[in-house]
Amino acid sequence: MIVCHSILSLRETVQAYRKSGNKIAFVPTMGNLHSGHIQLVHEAKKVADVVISSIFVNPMQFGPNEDLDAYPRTLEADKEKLTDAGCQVLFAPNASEMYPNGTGVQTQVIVPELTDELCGASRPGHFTGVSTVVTKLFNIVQPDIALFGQKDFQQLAVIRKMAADLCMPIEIIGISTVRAASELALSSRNGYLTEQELATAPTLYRTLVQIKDAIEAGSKDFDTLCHQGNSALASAGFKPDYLSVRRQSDLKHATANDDQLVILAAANLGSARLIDNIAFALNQN
Ligand SMILES: Nc1ncnc2c1ncn2[C@@H]1O[C@H](COP(=O)(O)OP(=O)(O)OP(=O)(O)O)[C@@H](O)[C@H]1O
Ligand SMILES: CC(C)(CO)[C@@H](O)C(=O)[O-]
Ligand code: BAL
Repeated sequence: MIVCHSILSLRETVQAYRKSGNKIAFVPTMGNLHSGHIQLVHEAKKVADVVISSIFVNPMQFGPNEDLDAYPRTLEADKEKLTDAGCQVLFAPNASEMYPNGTGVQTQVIVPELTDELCGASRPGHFTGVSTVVTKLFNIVQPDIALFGQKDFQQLAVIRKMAADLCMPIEIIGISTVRAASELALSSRNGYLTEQELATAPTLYRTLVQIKDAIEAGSKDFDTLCHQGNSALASAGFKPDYLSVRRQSDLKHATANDDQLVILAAANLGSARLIDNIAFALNQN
């Protein structure tokens, strides 16, 4: 695997692949790779000739009291995993390569509407940091295809809207969430959990499944279901942030007439902020 730390060397590497007519797929990450990330690389290999991944812990998407400094950085182990998965190129810039003048004066990409609620409400500026860095990464790599996980459902929606609104010639593909045997969604931040918290963490997904089951059984009182879900999470030891039934298309609050639904949740457990979701179609017959 070719490892590039500078934008210039990445551009030269991509140009050589392009000259040979290769289709390029891109998998952006923040590193500390697990099987969820590797699944994105496997899926990328199915749809392109060359897979480029990036590892960059983007300071612009972290709030002042968030875990930027604590975020796990495991570059050597990550390189091995990417090589084993058949990734051909890794772009691993440092912050001054990506933001030579600092993040304060960086031109921003702001995606309206989708970013005000859910994670956007509790992490102000987060999605502007994400859409700005993803735009920069897209301009640097210039892939044909980019793959993102559905675990970060709102992020995927933001990136789809950004790519469409800004006419980016890149196909965005969403990949199903990879889970542990306990059904806990794999996430780098699971590494912050103690053994006891790890045993509690699957309750987040189980709560989503219970709400989905109730909706499929005919309940339309989404507010009460979410209220009960939050109480169950709090009893299990979580500090719930949000739990909400939304429309898949625009993440607006779902009504009784909607049938393409997604239930999204975020909750703190110990020092980890966990997110998860479950998307499903209601049979309205
Ligand atoms: N369990 C998973 N299954 C599928 N894709 C995933 C999973 N976890 C993360 N991804 C995807 O991998 C890409 C990189 O995500 P990131 O590096 O932030 O990993 P993460 O484990 O989600 O970290 P964090 O704990 O910070 O949320 C994103 O597109 C994300 O949606
Ligand atoms: C898309 C991303 C790599 C942008 O920093 C990050 O938000 C992530 O890992 O999901
Ligand atoms: N996987 C989303 C990146 C973040 O939480 O900052």
